[in-house]
Amino acid sequence: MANCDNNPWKKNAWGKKEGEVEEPIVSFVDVMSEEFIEDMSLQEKLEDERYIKHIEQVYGDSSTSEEQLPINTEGMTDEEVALALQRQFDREYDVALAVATSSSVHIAPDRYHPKTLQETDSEDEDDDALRQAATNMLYAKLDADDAARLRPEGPSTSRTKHDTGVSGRRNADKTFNVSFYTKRRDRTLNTKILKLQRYISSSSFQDRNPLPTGDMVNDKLNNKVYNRLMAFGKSETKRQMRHKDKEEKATMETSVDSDTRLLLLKWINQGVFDSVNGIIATGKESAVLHAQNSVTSFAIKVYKTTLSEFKNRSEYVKDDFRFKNPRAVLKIWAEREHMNLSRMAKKHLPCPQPIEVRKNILVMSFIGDSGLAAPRLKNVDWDFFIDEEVKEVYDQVQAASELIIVNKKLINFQIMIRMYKECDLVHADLSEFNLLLAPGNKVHVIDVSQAMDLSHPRCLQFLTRDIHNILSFFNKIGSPNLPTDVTLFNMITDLEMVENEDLLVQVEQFSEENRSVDLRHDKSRPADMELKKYNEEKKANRGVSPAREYN
Ligand SMILES: Nc1ncnc2c1ncn2[C@@H]1O[C@H](COP(=O)(O)OP(=O)(O)OP(=O)(O)O)[C@@H](O)[C@H]1O
Repeated sequence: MANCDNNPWKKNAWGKKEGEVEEPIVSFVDVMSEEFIEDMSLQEKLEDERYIKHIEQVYGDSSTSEEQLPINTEGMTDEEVALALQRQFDREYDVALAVATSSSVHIAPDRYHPKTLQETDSEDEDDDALRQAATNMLYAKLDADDAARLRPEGPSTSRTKHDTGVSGRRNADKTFNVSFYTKRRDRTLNTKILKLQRYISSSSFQDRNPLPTGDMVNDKLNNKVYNRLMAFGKSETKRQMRHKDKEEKATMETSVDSDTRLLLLKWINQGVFDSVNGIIATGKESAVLHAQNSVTSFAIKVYKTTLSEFKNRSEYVKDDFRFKNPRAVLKIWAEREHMNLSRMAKKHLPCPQPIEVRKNILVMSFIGDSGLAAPRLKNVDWDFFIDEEVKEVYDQVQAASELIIVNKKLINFQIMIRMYKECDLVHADLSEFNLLLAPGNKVHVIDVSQAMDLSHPRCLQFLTRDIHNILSFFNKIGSPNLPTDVTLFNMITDLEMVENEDLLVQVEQFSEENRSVDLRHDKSRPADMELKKYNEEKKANRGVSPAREYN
């Protein structure tokens, strides 16, 4: 320690300054008096000035900056040095306080605050490298070398993956700079995320999503925004896939889906037909294609696989336990039409011959000539027909006008009557749209998918509607001597409805009073019977190409 004999602040072993005179005892009244306080303040001030003078003598001018202050510790105890520094601090604090109170700006001189090593958000040269390294380490499981790159050179700066700056940039990287990210992730990460990235980088996503605007280097995305973006990306991917799936699966107006094409190819390979030539017609529920082999032609009915077209069909199937699941219904319509055609073909009714059915596709014989489909009664130009011809056409639909020989059996072509009496079926959608006029003016009935068994509780109501459709059409085209609806109804059903009374009212009443009456001869459950017949037919045809049977 330096010589400090002249130092007036030197203390003795009892903690008192040498030569210091003990303070006189002061009464409480004196302590509380104003003169005493003023006196004390004066003394403190004098003492301070004395101290400052002493310091200036020993250390020079106190206004010297901290860096330039000659720390001459000679002659001072540690405590004195500390005290000197304390006073220096107090003075500067007073100055700071004076400035702070005179202005609205608060000054916090940073030399009094410990410097933190935490990174601010300011961009520096190392930012890109740091961002890339952080991303690499977090998502590509960096090796030790990469980890070293995480820290820029300089003072020990530590960052974690939770650092907002790092994670923000990482998020932006993942969202915008996909190519880099994908490359890194290829090695390790799960396919789900990869799919998402591929989707994001795909043009389809970019078309719909305003975000992938290129490599937005140095931008940040906070976690909340990033997570929402990713969730959106995922749901968008799913939506896209669903949409694509639907488009792929749905049978469109003018085309067939891939499943149908595959099945058609299979049938060509099996020799059912040689080629599929194109679309004959597109209906509300189906597209009908033309196919042929060297001997004959076929009509291929491809049911649409979208539900919307089938919504109006619920009235036909709501009482049938087989059709509870609407999706299943789509497949069943083709099978149902095949069953009904089988029933009718067995009785030699004039209808397409059923040939093959699979999923939503039905193959049947083609009604027409030289690849030209027979026109629907609706589309025939009846002006070219004389009355007898029109009458003859009508009779085919309803009455016994013509007998022809099929397989050495006498067959008469009364579609409505024989459908009911011999096949136990009511067409339920009979009209000029579902009757084709084949060469030789032979009427054929088509579109029997909704035709119902006589056990259906509302079959008589549907029959009444069919009768009205047919009579009003032939009435319109001038067919002579048409029966009344009641007459035709009684002819078909052998029931005895009263003439000159509303047929539908009578039918409703009859149905109400005879709920338990089964109009069919076979009293077994209709669905069971259909299935039984269908299975018998399949069994009979097993091993034989159905096409051969009908050729
Ligand atoms: N076996 C066939 N031979 C020739 N043409 C046919 C045959 N089957 C159907 N067509 C033609 O295809 C069209 C549509 O057939 P169909 O009526 O069975 O389908 P749909 O979808 O039920 O039509 P819609 O309910 O709109 O009348 C018919 O109007 C007919 O022109």
